[in-house]
Amino acid sequence: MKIRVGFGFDVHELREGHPFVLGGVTLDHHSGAFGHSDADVLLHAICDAVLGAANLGDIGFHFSNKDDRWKGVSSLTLLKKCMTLLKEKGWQVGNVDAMICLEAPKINPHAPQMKRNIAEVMQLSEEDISIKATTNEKLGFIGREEGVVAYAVCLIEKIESQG
Ligand SMILES: Nc1ccn([C@@H]2O[C@H](COP(=O)(O)O)[C@@H](O)[C@H]2O)c(=O)n1
Ligand SMILES: C[C@@]1(CO)OP(=O)(O)OP(=O)(O)OC[C@H]1O
Repeated sequence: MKIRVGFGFDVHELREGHPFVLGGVTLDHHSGAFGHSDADVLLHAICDAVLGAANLGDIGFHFSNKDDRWKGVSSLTLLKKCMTLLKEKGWQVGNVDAMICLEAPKINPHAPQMKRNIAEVMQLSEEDISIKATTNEKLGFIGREEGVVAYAVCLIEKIESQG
């Protein structure tokens, strides 16, 4: 079976009093990620990993931050569209592994719901979605809680044609 890998990265600014959407979960926190969409940094990294694996460009190429259609959009919708593009090119996802770099709040209690959200949109088993987190040991812009970063890798498999 033909396989490929893709890599994604994203960063968003954290603003006081702003909603914080991560992995399709709204976190109860004093600050949140700011962007043109819902600024879900985890889903953006996964979108770029999916697109990159199939050499389909990047998230900004498909969903420009100058386009009002994507203003405030749920990134679950963007991920679903990335999955459609992937399938149209004859690929399916094997698994996703992601890392969130964030000083606070703790991600681990929310990881199961994030996995459920992502698995549903990607039509995968939750077992195929890994979400991990680390602080930045109070160093740099992440350490000062000015921003949040996510990285993701995605393995894709060529869909074998039948008959
Ligand atoms: N926002 C975060 C950051 C970390 N975690 C979990 O805590 C563990 C220890 O983090 P360190 O940065 O101190 O090494 C980490 O391995 C995660 O399990 C978290 O849930 N949310
Ligand atoms: C998602 C898009 C489009 O709404 O905007 P942002 O929410 O600002 O996020 P970014 O990670 O900068 O990716 C670019 C755009 O695709």
